[in-house]
Amino acid sequence: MGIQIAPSILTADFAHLADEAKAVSDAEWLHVDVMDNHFVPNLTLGMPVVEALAKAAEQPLDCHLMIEDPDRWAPGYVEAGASSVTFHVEACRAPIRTAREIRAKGARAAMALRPATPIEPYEDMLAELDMVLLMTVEPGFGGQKFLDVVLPKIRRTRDLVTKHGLDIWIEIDGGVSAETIERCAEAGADVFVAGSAVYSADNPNEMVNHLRTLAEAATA
Ligand SMILES: O=C(CO)[C@H](O)[C@H](O)COP(=O)(O)O
Repeated sequence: MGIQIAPSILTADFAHLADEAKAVSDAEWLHVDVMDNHFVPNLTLGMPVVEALAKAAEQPLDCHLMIEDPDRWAPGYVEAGASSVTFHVEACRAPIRTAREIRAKGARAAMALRPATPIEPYEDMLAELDMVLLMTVEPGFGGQKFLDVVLPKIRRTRDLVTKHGLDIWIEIDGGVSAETIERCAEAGADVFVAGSAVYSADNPNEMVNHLRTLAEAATA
């Protein structure tokens, strides 16, 4: 499936989101962090912004819902134009039903795990998903330090995906940079969300390509 780089607009300029999407035109996906100030202590954006960005951006939108009650809201984000919708398993009452609803509406369904949430209890439902997102910081804010402690879980998730012969992405989110991406790729991740590393670079597109090159070399 190949390495995918997904710049997070969390650290972009919210007053110029269309331009910020263009600034990372070489990226495969655009990562959109939806926060409700309940599941995480931060508030960002919701469906109307996703709908506008889906029209303005060329990249598919990878929507990460850091919200309570994703069961209720996730399908609406597909209707708003998201190509993938990620719900947090810690907040989701019916993850299998929610994943099926996302897929039925035509988007990729993904399940996110906070750093301390184990993957093993969800082994039997991996086949219901297109992607697993493993947080490598506590969700809520950009610019945090990468948590090395999650690396063994990335390896175990890759082992489970291989064991079941599944074709699903493993996405890493939080503290991804030129210093950390190779470790994640070696452990088995193939989708990389990077916010501050990309948007604080002098040339965001160059950083996108640099990150991809590092990840590809680490898995060659
Ligand atoms: O989900 C997130 C925070 O909850 C962000 O996507 C993530 O932290 C990206 O930002 P950075 O690359 O700066 O860590």
